[in-house]
Amino acid sequence: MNLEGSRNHSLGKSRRRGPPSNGQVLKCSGWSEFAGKLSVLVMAPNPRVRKAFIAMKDLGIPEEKTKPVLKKLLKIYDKNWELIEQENYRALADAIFDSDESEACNSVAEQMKKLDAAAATEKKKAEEAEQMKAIEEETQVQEETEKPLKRMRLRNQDGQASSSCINQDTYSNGSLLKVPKSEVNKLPESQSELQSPAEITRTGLVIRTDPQPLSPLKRARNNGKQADLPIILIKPKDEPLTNDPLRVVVPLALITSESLTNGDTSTENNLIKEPEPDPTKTMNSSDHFQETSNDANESTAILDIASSSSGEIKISIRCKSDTGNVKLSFKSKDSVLKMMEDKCLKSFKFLDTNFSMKNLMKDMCECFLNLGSDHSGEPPPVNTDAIPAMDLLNTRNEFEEKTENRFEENTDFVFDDVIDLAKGQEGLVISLVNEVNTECPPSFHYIPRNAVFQNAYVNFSLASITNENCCSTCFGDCLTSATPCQCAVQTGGEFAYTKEGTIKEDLLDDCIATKRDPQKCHLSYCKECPLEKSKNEGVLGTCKGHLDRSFIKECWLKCGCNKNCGNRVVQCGIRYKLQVFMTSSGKGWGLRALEDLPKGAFVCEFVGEVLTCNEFYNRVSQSSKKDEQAYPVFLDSEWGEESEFKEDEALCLDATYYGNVARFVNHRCFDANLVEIPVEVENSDRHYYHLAFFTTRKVKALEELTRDYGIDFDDIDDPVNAFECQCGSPFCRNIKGSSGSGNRKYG
Ligand SMILES: C[S@@+](CC[C@H](N)C(=O)[O-])C[C@H]1O[C@@H](n2cnc3c(N)ncnc32)[C@H](O)[C@@H]1O
Repeated sequence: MNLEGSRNHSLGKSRRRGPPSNGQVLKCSGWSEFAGKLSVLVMAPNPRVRKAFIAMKDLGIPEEKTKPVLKKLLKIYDKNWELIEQENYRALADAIFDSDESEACNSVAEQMKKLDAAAATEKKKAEEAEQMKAIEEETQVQEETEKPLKRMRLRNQDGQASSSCINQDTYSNGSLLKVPKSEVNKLPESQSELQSPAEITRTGLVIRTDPQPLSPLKRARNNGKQADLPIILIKPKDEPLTNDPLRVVVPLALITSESLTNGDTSTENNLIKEPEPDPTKTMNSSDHFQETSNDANESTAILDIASSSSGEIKISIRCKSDTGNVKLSFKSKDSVLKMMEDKCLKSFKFLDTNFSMKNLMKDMCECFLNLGSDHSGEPPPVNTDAIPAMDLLNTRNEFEEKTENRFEENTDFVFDDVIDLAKGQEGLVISLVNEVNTECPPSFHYIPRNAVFQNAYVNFSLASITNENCCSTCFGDCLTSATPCQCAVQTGGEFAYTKEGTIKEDLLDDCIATKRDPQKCHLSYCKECPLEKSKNEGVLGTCKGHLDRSFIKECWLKCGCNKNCGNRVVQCGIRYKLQVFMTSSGKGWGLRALEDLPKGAFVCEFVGEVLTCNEFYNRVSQSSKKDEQAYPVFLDSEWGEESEFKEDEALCLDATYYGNVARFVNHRCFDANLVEIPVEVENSDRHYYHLAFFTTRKVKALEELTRDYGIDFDDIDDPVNAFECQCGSPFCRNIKGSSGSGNRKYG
C-alpha cells in the first residue's frame, strides 16, 4: 500500500468529511474464516454490500479497499448490517481509514525502532510515568462517557495502555509511550487483554495484532452483540495528552511573524502557541518551523521571533530539546522579551525606557532587508560581529531626536557605523558614528585597563599597601560611615566623592585651578628630569617643573568595605553612555556623552600602555609615521619630589596602539569641560597611578568632551609634533605670537 497516499487520504478529504475519528484498527486475525464469504461477496454481491461500496466510493474509497475491511466488520458485528449502515456507513469508513493508518504506522514503527536504539534515560522514564498518569486520568473519564458508536474506539483504557506498534520493551527512549508493567498490573480487568504484544504508533494509534477475548465488562457495554469483538484501543489524535512524549518532535512553540508585525498588541499574549501535534510534521523534515534530526535523542524546533513587515527576513530561534538536561517549555513571548528588555536596560543602560526588544528585532530584519535588497553589485557590508544590535536602535532613536533626524536620511550609514568600540569590554556599549565624512575609525586595540608594555616597573603587590593607606577594618559603604575612613586621609580626611558618585566641589575646583593656572600652583623640579632626558636622547635638559596635584585615594582589595562602596568610582569603570564621533571642526574623531552629565562626574580613565619615558620616545623616533597622533600622558606627579629616578619608574601612558575611549578626547585650551585627576587605587608609591577625567561643569548630551593637553605650542624641540589647534576656545594658546600660559607639553 502506498503509505503516503493513504496518509494523505486519511488526513485530507475523507477525514474532514467523516466524523472526528479517534482512529480505530480492526482485528487482523481470523481472516481465513471469511474466505468462503468473500467469494460470496464477489460472486453475488448483495444489495447491502453494493450499497456499502457505493457509499465508500462517494468518499473516494475504492472497492478493493472497502472489501476486506467490510468483510472483517461483518465478522466483528456478527453480520449486523444496521451497525455498519448507520450514520451513512460511518463505522465502515472509520475502519477503512484506521486500517490505512495502521499500515502507515507499521512503517513508522520500523523507523522508530531504529531511533530507539539510541537509548533510555532516567529523564525519559520520568516522562513516561507522567504519561501513564495522564492516561489513567483519561481512562476514568472515558469509561463514563462511552457511547455505542464509540464501541470501536474504546480508548487506551482498561489496562490497554501498553499496546504499541513497537514492542514496549524495545521502545524505551521515551519518544513513544511506554507503559511500565507495574502500572498495567494495577488494572486487573485488563490483564487478560495484555497477553500479547500490542502496539502504540507514533501517531497515537493503538493496534492489537492478535485476537483477545473481550472482558466481561466490555461485553456488557456492547450489549452482548460483540461477543468476540477485539479490544481496539485508540489514543485519540484530536485530544493529545498534555505530557505526550510525542510532543518532543513537534514544534515546541510557534510565534508567527504576522502576529509580531501586525502591531495588534491585544493578541500578543497569545503569540506563543502550542500547535496541535500533527503527525505529518514529525516526519517531514523539510517543514519550515520544525525539523527532526537524525540523532535519536535530538529534536529541533524553530521559533520565528520577528520578521520584516512583509516577512522576507525573519529572526528565528532554533530550539533543541533532548540534548541536555534542560527541558524547554516556553511560557509566553512577552515574558521572554520582557526579561531581555530588563536585562538590556540594566546591562547596557539604555536611556530610553521605552526600549523594546520586539522593535529592535523587527528593525534589525528591516535593516537586513534594506541591505539585502541593495543590488548595486557590491555585497552589502553587513558586519554582524561588529554591530551591537542591542545598542543600534537606542542610539538611533537618540539621534533622531537630538540631531534633527539627520540619520533618517542615511540609515545605511547608521547601520554600518554604529559599533561597539569597546568590543564588550566596558559595562556598556561605546558607539561610534561619523556624520561628517567617510573616514574610518582608527585602528587600535581597545583595552579597558592599563597594560604594561615592556620595561615599565609597576608594583601592584598587596604588600605595598600598608594599613596606613587602606581601610581594612571598614565594612559596607565607607561613604555612609560617620567618620571618613583611612583612605580619605589622602584627601584631607574627607572623601573625594559625594554619595551620588560625583567628585566633591572643593576638590574639583582645586584640581581645575591647578590645571588652568599652573604658574600659581606648586611645581616640583627634578634634578635630572626623566622627561627631558628621554626627549633629548639621554642629554640632560632643564626640568620645566611638574605639578603638585591633589590625588584621590580609592578603597581597594585590601580595604574591608564592599565593591559598591562609594569610595570606589574610577575602578568601577565608565558609567555614562559615551560615543566617539567625527568632529566637524577638523579635529578628527572626538568623544561626547549621549546623556547630560553633572558637574564632577567621572567620565573615563585615560587608559593605554604603561611605558617608560625612554620606551615612549624610542617608539616615537622609530615610528615611520611621523605624523602619528601620539599623545601620551606622563605620570609625573611625584617626579620633582624624588632626588633620583630609576629609568623604568618614570612612566607614561600611551594610547596610540592600545587604549580606551579617552584616546579620542580632543584638546581645548584652558576652558575644557574635563579635567584629569590622579587616582591611587592599587599601589601607593605614585610612580604609577590612574588618570581619571571628571567634568569641570555640567555638560549637555552631545556636547564634545575636551581636556587641556597642556601643550606648549611654541616648543619646537619636542619630537611629537603639535597640531594646529582648532579648539575654538577664546583662550586658545595656539595663536601666533602667543607664548602660552604653561610650559609643559603634556598632561
Ligand atoms: C589624542 S588624539 C585625539 C583624537 C583624534 N582627534 C583622533 O581622531 O583620533 C590627538 C589628536 O587629535 C587632534 N586634535 C586634538 N585636539 C585638537 C585641536 N584642538 N585642534 C586640532 N586637532 C586636535 C590632533 O590631530 C591630535 O594629534
